[in-house]
Amino acid sequence: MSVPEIKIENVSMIYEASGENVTALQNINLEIQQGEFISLLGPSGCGKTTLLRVIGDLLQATSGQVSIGGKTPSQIRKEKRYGMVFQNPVLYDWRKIKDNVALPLEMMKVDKGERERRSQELLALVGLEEFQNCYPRELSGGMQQRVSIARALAADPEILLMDEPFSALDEFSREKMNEDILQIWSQTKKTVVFVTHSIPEAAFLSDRVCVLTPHPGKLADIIPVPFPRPRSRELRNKAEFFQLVSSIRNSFQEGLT
Ligand SMILES: Nc1ncnc2c1ncn2[C@@H]1O[C@H](COP(=O)(O)OP(=O)(O)OP(=O)(O)O)[C@@H](O)[C@H]1O
Repeated sequence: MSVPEIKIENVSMIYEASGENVTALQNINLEIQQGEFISLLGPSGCGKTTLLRVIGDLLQATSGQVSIGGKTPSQIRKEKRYGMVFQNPVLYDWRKIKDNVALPLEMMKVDKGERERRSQELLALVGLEEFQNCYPRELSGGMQQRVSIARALAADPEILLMDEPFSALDEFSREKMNEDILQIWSQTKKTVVFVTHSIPEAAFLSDRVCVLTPHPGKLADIIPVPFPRPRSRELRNKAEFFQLVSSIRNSFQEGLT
């Protein structure tokens, strides 16, 4: 059996807001394998972002622990082994696309030639090579999100943490991005933790879907996705896809009762 890359043990997170305690996560246990594509799925407020942030060392859990190949999230972050993509692309308007992508390399003091080479390679990977000299405002929302994916990959991290990266996109762009992210993933072989509240998106992308239910945020179920890879858009029209979507939906209802 392979060794899990990310090990989440008894993680709980309690926020204090206006004098009240909010249990955002309660005793979460989860192991994520190297190279796995895993989704954290659930309705608003079930703790998906909190869990992603705990994994990525942006938040300290109230109790429990996360280890990544035996190291703490803080060590992994210092070693720049996380790439992060958020709901909004957060690009610098005054920097060209290629310079936005190269930013993490600039911070790592990688020399200019190497930065340009890597930035071009990544822009080709996300299908934006010809836009490298454009500014963010000249790109659509979907294209901007591609830039932020390229930037997240710049330092060649092992783990990609994605927080509802496509939820601001229209349905057509979102489906296209779903297909493209699978292709990028198969080429780069990253471990992906992907937050979403879309059941079809989680079913289409993932190896396993982690169903979270709110108040308190609990891991209600972990559902393996049996569809072979590579997956293409035709999968979405298949009876077995509808069946899986419906069984994931039912697991929510069971988790909520
Ligand atoms: N900084 C904070 N202070 C207090 N409570 C918080 C804080 N951040 C999150 N919470 C609460 O913790 C719970 C989980 O929030 P979280 O953002 O992790 O959920 P989510 O599933 O990602 O939601 P969404 O899909 O809306 O982004 C919610 O009840 C939220 O109100």
